[in-house]
Amino acid sequence: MRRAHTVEQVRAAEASLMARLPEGTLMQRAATGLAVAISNFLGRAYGARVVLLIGSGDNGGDALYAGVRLARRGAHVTAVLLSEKAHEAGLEALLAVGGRVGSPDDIARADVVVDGIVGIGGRPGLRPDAAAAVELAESHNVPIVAVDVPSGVDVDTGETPGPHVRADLTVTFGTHKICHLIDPAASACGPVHLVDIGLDLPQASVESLQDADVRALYPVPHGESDKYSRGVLGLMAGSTQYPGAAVIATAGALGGPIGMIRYVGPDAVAAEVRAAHPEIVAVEGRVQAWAVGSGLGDNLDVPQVRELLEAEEPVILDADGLKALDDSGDHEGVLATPHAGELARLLGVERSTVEAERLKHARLAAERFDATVLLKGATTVIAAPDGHVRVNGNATPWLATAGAGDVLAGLCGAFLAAGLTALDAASLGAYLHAAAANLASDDGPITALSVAAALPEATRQLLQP
Ligand SMILES: NC(=O)C1=CN([C@@H]2O[C@H](COP(=O)(O)OP(=O)(O)OC[C@H]3O[C@@H](n4cnc5c(N)ncnc54)[C@H](O)[C@@H]3O)[C@@H](O)[C@H]2O)[C@@H](O)CC1
Ligand SMILES: [K+]
Repeated sequence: MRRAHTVEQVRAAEASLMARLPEGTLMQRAATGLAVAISNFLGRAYGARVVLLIGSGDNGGDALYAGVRLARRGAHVTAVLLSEKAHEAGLEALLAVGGRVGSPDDIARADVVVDGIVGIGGRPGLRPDAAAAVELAESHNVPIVAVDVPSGVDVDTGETPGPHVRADLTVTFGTHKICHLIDPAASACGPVHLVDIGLDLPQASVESLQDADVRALYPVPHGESDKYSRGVLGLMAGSTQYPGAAVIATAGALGGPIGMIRYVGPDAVAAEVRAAHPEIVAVEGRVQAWAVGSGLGDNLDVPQVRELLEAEEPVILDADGLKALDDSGDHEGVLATPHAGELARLLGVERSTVEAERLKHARLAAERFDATVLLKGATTVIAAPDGHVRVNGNATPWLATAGAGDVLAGLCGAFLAAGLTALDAASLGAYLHAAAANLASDDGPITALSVAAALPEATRQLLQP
């Protein structure tokens, strides 16, 4: 599991560790890891022109001490001071090994710019001279390595209300921060490299599944499994307006871990579903979970859906099904999967507000509707009513295609029917959906059905690495 902690949690862990170590130890650990990451990024240190953008705090200190190490290995290191004060000892040490203080003019000729403007002590946004220095690097295509976080982003929320650094690599210390996992800030980090500095951390505020977590959570069938014990999903989807959505959601569910799907809907649509997927049963019977909403259109029967929400079996609500969600009941087993526009409608805010503050609104909705909420997007944010958050950011942008949400709904429904909690079903669903999309796409266009078709192979690759 990749874990991200809040600034407050990091500060507390740092304070307790620092109390037990000689002064400056943590900064030296951070600087050593940073210097190694920068020389790996450049492929060398000797002869490289390194420009450090230095703010007033310890983030600048990390950059200065990394500069010391790079200068000792033959790099030409220049510090550009963006504040009246800089980490004094760090700057002295840099000058002592032949580094120099320069001006923004040095940026254009640099091989790399190191962003030590602000770290976890920074407020969002950049001051004008810092913003100008960053723009200079961007306009000359000089790559930027961010120290801890890309300066200017909101570290605890992933929001980017003002100018900020867009890094080619972010080197962070101790643990991931929330901005590394949540968009729009996550997209400004580039790959994130974690340097262990020995922090002892509490439970994470935001997590992100890795391959090993998927393997541990996946309900793999065993010798005694039969099609019923593996889970039966009821699918209430599609309409004469949108019959395709039912076909696609079914394809998504069939790529999941369950044994059987019962389709409920208009006869004409059921016939299309069966024509595409002869495995599907269109007779009513017991199910372990419901997937409701994909392409329901005018067929949405709100009282009927609310009855399902009241019942014991977990329900995933997608697309039109979301219109049946109300904030009056206990929806512990309910998983809602809106995109930003749908979540905006549910909460009565603008879509752009949800997009700018994704974590906040996913959490808000989980609390208000007492349900697990999966907010779709380039990074998917999944918030449970108890405050747990999981994030998935491994999807190709090619996945933004019609019907992809129907595949996800079917797949998450299958995990619910297999007995996973709403949070696990959503995070596993999002992870495998993205993995299948990456496999099907291979950096080219994909259709929703090709994503569903790639689910078995993506699952196989993950389960048998
Ligand atoms: N505390 C520790 O034990 C460690 C901290 N480390 C580094 O220290 C960083 C935190 O250092 P600090 O607490 O000194 O804080 P920062 O270096 O993040 O920020 C320093 C100061 O910048 C000013 N500032 C805030 N927002 C600004 C903005 N938008 N533009 C310009 N100036 C702004 C404020 O006066 C703030 O106190 C971490 O991100 C990490 O890089 C590492 O050395 C590892 C150990
Ligand atoms: K930084």
